Amino acid sequence: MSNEHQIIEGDLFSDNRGTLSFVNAFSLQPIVRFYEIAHNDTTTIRAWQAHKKESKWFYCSRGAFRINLVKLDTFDNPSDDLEVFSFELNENKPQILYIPGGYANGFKAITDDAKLMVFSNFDLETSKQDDYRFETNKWINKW
Ligand SMILES: Cc1cn([C@H]2C[C@H](O)[C@@H](COP(=O)(O)OP(=O)(O)O[C@H]3O[C@@H](C)C(=O)[C@@H](O)[C@H]3O)O2)c(=O)[nH]c1=O
Repeated sequence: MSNEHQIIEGDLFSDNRGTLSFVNAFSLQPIVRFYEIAHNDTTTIRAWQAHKKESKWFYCSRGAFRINLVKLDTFDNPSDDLEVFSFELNENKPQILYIPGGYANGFKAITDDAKLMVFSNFDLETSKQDDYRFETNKWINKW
């Protein structure tokens, strides 16, 4: 798997029955766990969580989320002036955001009732041993 983040493009198909969202190029082969995150409002910010080894794949199944990524130079006191990569994931534009190990990620809902599906290649226990946190206002002081 690549050590660079990547957007995997999907698409929508609509007809008189309704709409089908898909991301054909997303392989579930490495996935061992998934969970879904919903925020109580559009002000809640989950940031920053980072993993050295664990990869994550984010998919917005309802509404929209703002996702910010930083590729860390080190996990021990990372530099403050690292580049922030920013993405909007939106149910109306199916995409998967691939985040390999070595990145910090943070996000917030930008619509009410938004839902973010998270796929992981680590089980929960292994993930807990690879879980690093940084202050919310590091790298971004206005979300
Ligand atoms: C993520 C997750 C949590 N849980 C449970 C464990 C715990 O009792 C409760 C809250 O989990 P956490 O304390 O890990 O939740 P949280 O502190 O929000 O941490 C999570 O934030 C998201 C953004 C991540 O990226 C995850 O890797 C994890 O760091 O939910 C599961 O059972 N399975 C899961 O896959």
